[in-house]
Amino acid sequence: MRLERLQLRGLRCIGDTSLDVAPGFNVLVGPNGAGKTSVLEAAFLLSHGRSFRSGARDALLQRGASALSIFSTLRHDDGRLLRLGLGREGVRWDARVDGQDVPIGQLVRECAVVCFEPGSHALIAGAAEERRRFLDWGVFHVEQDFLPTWRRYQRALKQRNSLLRTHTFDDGGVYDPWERELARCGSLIDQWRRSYLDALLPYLREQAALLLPELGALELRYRPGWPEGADLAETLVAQRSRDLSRGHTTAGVHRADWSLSFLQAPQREHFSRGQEKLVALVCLLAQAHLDAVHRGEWPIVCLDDLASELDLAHQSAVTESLLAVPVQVLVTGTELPRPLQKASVKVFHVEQGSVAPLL
Ligand SMILES: Nc1ncnc2c1ncn2[C@@H]1O[C@H](COP(=O)(O)OP(=O)(O)OP(=O)(O)O)[C@@H](O)[C@H]1O
Repeated sequence: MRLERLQLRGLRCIGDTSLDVAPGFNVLVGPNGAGKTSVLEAAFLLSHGRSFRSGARDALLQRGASALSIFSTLRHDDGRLLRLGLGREGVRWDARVDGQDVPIGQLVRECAVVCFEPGSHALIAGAAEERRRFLDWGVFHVEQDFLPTWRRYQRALKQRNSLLRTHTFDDGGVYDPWERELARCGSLIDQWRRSYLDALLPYLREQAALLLPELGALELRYRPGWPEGADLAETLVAQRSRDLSRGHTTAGVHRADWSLSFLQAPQREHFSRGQEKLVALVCLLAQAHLDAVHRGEWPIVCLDDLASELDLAHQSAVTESLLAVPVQVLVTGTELPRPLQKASVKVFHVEQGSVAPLL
């Protein structure tokens, strides 16, 4: 899939601008603070309904503006064309597909963007929530039932946590319906996550061999969020009195995590900062590859500040591997990254929130 015409209004420093994005590589160059990352952020917002940058959602809205909007035409490889829109007016967010108001969940299902950016190392070094989010994005795009199941799970979790705080004794009856729901939805989510990671593993190994061959063989460890092999329903009952003293649910898919280890770097603490970034990139490129296999077309890949994140050899390895496949890539940098200087790429100059094609 690929974005064709991207129109942005009221997003950070971007007042009103549009760009015709080319099918292959697109490079956005310009000085610091020009608005390059904001263009990638717009693509990510269409595909995730949230930004990859931390901080308040209010900061997305241009200071002094009352609304922000992102529109894009999205071309699928089979020729289908969709018009996607995401807007915010006041505190309200609205999503549109082909002119129809839709839930944000429907918009983000249509458009898939995988983004490597300076904060991506949090996927390796950050909290487990980052890794669950990565995993669940992949599952969401494969399993139609993931989102409703995940919502039911969250609702049951909230109810059980609220009971744990208000009922100071173990009154089994009030917990039963919520624990049954947690166990039913949680077991499904766990199964889907396992299948997804099984499918992802060969792509992780392929990308690690390309970007981090010196670290040796890669292994993936998954922790479901309760003791491996135990039944979730039984675990919830068994842990109820402990959960009562803590005031929250300590077992379930909301506690899951996964990690990568290498023969030459068995623990995360063995990675250098640069290697942390590269391991994160391995994960994101593997996810993009798997998504391409599942969907039959590549997701859009964004690489923010590529040249300052990676050394030249790794920039070359990544760009060469992506130039070899039919993927649309959006790259940012203060200059055209060296490995792309001789490649056929479309270059945009970004300055003070305006975007103009250069070549
Ligand atoms: N809500 C806002 N309203 C107006 N301007 C904003 C808002 N939020 C951020 N900005 C400005 O918008 C710009 C954001 O730029 P962005 O991060 O997209 O730049 P960049 O070209 O990627 O920069 P760098 O090369 O430094 O990473 C900055 O100049 C920032 O000060």
